[in-house]
Amino acid sequence: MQCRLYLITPPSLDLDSFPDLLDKTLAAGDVACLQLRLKQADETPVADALILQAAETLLPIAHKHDVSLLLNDRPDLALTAGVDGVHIGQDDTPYAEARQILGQDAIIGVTCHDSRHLAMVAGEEGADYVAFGAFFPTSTKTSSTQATPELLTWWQETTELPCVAIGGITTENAPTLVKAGADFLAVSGGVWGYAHGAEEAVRAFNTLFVSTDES
Ligand SMILES: Cc1ncc(COP(=O)(O)OP(=O)(O)O)c(N)n1
Ligand SMILES: Cc1ncsc1CCOP(=O)(O)O
Ligand SMILES: [Mg+2]
Repeated sequence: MQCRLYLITPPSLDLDSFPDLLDKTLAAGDVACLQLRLKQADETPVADALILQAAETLLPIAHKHDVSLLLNDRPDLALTAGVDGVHIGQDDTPYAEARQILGQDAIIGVTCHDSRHLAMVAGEEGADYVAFGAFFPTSTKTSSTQATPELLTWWQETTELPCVAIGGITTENAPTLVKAGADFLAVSGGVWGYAHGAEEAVRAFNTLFVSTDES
């Protein structure tokens, strides 16, 4: 399976201008899913009402481009907003509770840091994907773990369950993770902060997915 782009929103966004930017960005190339991840500067969550307003605004844009919309952290709000699923970390709602809230059809992904054990547990519980990271330095999130590409290769040799790589991923360092076996690359700053704009970033990631797959 060719690696695909998993887009994460900027931690804060302007709902006047961001919808148009998102529409153009998703139109620029293949994006598997979008995660709505709103955080205060200190990484604490923002108010529920703001999350729901953002989800309501972004959902039709994501679906216009056949992109699944996942909500970060909150399966309860994901249910209310009617999005396609949730991403939960080790300090968020436990997987079993998230699945009970959202049902079997929802997409539920789990943060596994650099841990084979956490990934095996999440897979056995029924997660739809596991996420490893951070792979590279990032200013988007204070990450206490450092994952290595060998973890992706091990996962590919171990199971069919998809794995997502995250953390400081750019078009420059992405090929290493693609070659190692990442099914998805989760990217925030590498797209929204790309020097030539977010649309060009989506094009550049998709070009490298094809070229790396053929190499
Ligand atoms: C795809 C993906 N992987 C990991 C994370 C990090 O989740 P978490 O550890 O819960 O940290 P916060 O994102 O909540 O700060 C993620 N959001 N998405
Ligand atoms: C949410 C998260 N979890 C581990 S690193 C990270 C930040 C991803 O953002 P960026 O792609 O800008 O490093
Ligand atoms: Mg979280």
